[in-house]
Amino acid sequence: MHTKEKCCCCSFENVKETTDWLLSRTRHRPKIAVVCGSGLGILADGVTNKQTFSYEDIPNFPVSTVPGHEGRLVFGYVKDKACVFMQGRVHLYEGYTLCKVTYPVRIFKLMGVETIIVTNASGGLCEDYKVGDIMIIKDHINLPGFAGQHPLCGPNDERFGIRFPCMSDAYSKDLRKLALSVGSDLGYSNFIREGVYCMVSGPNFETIAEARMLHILGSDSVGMSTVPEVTVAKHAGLRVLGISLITNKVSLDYSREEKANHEEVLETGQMRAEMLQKLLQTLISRYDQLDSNQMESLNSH
Ligand SMILES: O=P(O)(O)O[C@@H]1C[C@H](O)[C@@H](CO)O1
Ligand SMILES: Nc1nc2[nH]cnc2c(=O)[nH]1
Repeated sequence: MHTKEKCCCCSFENVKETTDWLLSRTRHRPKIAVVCGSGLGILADGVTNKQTFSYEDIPNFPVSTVPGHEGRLVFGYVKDKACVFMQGRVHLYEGYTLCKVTYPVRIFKLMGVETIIVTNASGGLCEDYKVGDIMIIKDHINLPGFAGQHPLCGPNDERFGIRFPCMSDAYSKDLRKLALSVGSDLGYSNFIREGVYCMVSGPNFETIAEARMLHILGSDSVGMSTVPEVTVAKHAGLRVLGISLITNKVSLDYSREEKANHEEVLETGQMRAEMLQKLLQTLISRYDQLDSNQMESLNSH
């Protein structure tokens, strides 16, 4: 928890230093950033004109310690759109502060990124969700935030954003519509959902009583990331899309035999990665629709 002092290594000056370091080493000027969840690093594989930096080599950058998170920043193009992909993220349960977890988001903001697409692996709490479903996140529950584990606790630096940001529209309605429309055009309608993601700190998977409670609270899926990044992105004025891959079903019933494990999470990621990649690539290539009147025709669908 932060008290008076902001965490030592996430000041505006630190973020600026890291941003300048990157900008002086790459000609890429991305407008879209993508955070790849557990086992979803493949999402960055299709980019052209690629330039890659290992997290270890970037000043102040947090380093991933979890299997399925490669720890590389990949700059490149998806069609004609300049993008940057985080192949792997860091989590609260790895021992990082939430300022550090969200540090890359602020770098993206200072680089000129306007939109962030945050992906994750999560456990399905809804009875009718299946392993392999893709859930477009319409809202979230910040459970660690209720207990004061919040990336915006501490002194507010107005250069990043305002003291009391609104979160009721954290996930862009237009981007959600576009994602659902692209999913439908690709023939994915049977396994695309829209739902509420709940963050817990992890690292353990849920007890049955916890899973029941989260479901009663209105969560459709549960995971250990995304919410801090989305919160800091919204604070910084970025447009946000959240995509969650349902990698396992969460047991809500004492008679069920499912036992959540990270191997299954990574396997489901591998199984669906190509389809998710196609969804992202098509969505990014149709991104210009967001700012043109073509949204009207999506709205009427
Ligand atoms: O980084 P994400 O949220 O995709 O990773 C999820 C949560 C844990 O890190 C891990 C559990 O298998 O997958
Ligand atoms: N907390 C949590 N995180 C996950 N990440 C992937 N699956 C799960 C899950 O079932 N629970």
